[in-house]
Amino acid sequence: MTIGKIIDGKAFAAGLRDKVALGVAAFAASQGRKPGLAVVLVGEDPASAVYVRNKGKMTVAAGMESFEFRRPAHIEEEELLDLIEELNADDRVDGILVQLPLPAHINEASVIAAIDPAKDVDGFHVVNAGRLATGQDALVPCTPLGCIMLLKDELGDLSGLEAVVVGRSNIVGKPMAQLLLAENCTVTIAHSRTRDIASVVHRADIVVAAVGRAEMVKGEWIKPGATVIDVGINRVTDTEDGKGRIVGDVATAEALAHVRAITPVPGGVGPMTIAVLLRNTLVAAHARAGLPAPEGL
Ligand SMILES: Nc1nc(=O)c2c([nH]1)NC[C@@H]1CN(c3ccc(C(=O)N[C@@H](CCC(=O)O)C(=O)O)cc3)C=[N+]21
Repeated sequence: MTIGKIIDGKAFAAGLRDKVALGVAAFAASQGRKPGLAVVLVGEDPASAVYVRNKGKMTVAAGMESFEFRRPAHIEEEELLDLIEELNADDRVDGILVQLPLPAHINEASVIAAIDPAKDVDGFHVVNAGRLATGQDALVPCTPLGCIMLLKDELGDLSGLEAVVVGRSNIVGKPMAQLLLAENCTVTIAHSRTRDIASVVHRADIVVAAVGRAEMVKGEWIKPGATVIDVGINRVTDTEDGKGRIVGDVATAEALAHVRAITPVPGGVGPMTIAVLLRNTLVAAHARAGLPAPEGL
C-alpha cells in the first residue's frame, strides 16, 4: 500500500511570511511608516490568548506594527463598537481583527459590520464576502485563502477538478467554496444534513474538511489519489498524561493510505492562517496607500 504525501504547511507559511516581510520593508521605505495590524481580544479564553500572542509576535517579526486590545468578557457591545470606530479612524491601522467567538451578549454580525471593509483583514464583512462571491477584488478570509495556496502548490491548475467542502461556516466553508469555484472547480458543499456524506466525499479530487468534529472524515471516504485539506483544530483529551492533543476533522492515519497528499494537524492549515493574515494586512496597507497590490503574494 502506498502512502500519501504530508503537506508541510508550516514550511510553506514560513516562506510566505518571508515574502510578506520583504513587501513590508518596501512599503515602509516608500511610505515612511510600517503597515499596522490591530487585534482585539474580548474575554479570557486561554486558547484565544495564545493565538493572539502568536499573531502579535509574527506581526512584529514581519516588520509590521502590532496593536493589541484586551477587553473584559463583560464589555458592552456599544463600547466594543466605539473601539472599532477609533481603529477605523486611525491611519496607523491597516488591518483590524476581532478575535471570534465573542461573548454571547455581543452580536458578532454587528461587530463585523462596524469594521471598515478596507481594514477587514479577516474578510468577514458582508462587503468583502459579496465582492468575493461576485468575482471582484476583495479581502479574502485567511484560512480558505491559505488552503487554496497549498492546493495550487500541490496540484497546479485546479480547473475542472471535483471539490467537496465539508462544512458551511461563513468563515471557512462558504468562502472556501467561492475560492474553489473561482479556480474553476466543480464545487459541492456537504454539511450535517447531507445524505450519504461518505459517497459525496468519495467523488472528490479535493476534499476540504472544516466541520469542527474530531476525525469525522474517515479514510475510506477518500477517493484514491485525492488531495485532502484538513482545517479542523479539535482538542481531544484521550491521552494518559491528561494534557490532551490536537486532531483535525480527518482521520489522518487512515486517510494517508488513500490520498495523494494531505495536510497534517498541527502543522498544516493553522500556520497558513496567520501567514495569510499578515499577507492580507500588507495588501490592505497597499490599497489604503493607493499603491498597486503587492506582487507574488
Ligand atoms: N477573527 C478571527 N480570525 C481568526 O483567524 C481566528 C479567530 N478569529 N478566532 C480563533 C481562530 C483560530 N485561529 C487559528 C490560527 C492559527 C492556528 C495555528 O497556527 N495552529 C497551529 C498550532 C496548533 C496548536 O498547537 O495549538 C497548527 O495548526 O499547527 C490555529 C488557529 C484563527 N482564528
